[in-house]
Amino acid sequence: MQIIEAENYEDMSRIAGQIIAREINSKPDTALGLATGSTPLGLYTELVKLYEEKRLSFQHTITFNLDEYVGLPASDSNSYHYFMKKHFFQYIDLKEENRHIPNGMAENLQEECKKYERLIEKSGGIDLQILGIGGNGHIGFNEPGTPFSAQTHIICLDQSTREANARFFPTMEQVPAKAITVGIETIMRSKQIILLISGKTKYNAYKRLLDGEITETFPASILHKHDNCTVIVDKETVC
Ligand SMILES: O=P(O)(O)OC[C@H]1O[C@](O)(CO)[C@@H](O)[C@@H]1O
Repeated sequence: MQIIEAENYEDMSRIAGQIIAREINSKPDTALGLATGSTPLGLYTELVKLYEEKRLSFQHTITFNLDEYVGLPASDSNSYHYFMKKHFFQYIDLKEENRHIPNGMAENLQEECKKYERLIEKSGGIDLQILGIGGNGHIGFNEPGTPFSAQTHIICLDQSTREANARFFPTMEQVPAKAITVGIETIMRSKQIILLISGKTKYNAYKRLLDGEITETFPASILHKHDNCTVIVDKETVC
């Protein structure tokens, strides 16, 4: 696991943007794994900037988002479908048919998980996966206790995750209890992984990651076993 200490949030986002641009410029049909949450927002701004400066095109790129809440339609402003369009997709030339996000409204959620997993496989797997980290060590929405062998599945969100994400919802009760998430095994099959860590609230998670113990009670710890994983952490987290 390689660790890059960025000066600040902007620097973290810029470094990640450069790695992604390099990857897409050398392999235009890159399968990119995308994350939501506050952490990657700066990265999306950076990628849009590179696109507008004509230094990057997503014309042949295919994307797979990590997760989506169960029960929220794409039109809901708290869905990850809505998030991706608002913060990234509307500004770039990524074809609509190449954008993939699990459907949290699917009638048969188990079938939706299998279908999503098959889609990733059919594309040849994720080339470059972007990850954020939850305060409890979750990656995607793989909460502590999720088997490392899990593929795309339905997860009951931890109370701490629901509380952390409550800032986006009018009331705590409206924070969904379940989500579809790409599994840890699927994430680990990605050829390259970039984990972004930003802010004081992630200090404990970062410290535990550095401890190095690999345990299902701290999902991000599995990343120590990946042979091409870069952690980009900002100074605010470290200090
Ligand atoms: O970046 P945030 O908002 O702290 O969220 C942490 C993680 O939790 C999630 O929102 C759950 O998927 C991730 O997208 C994110 O990486």
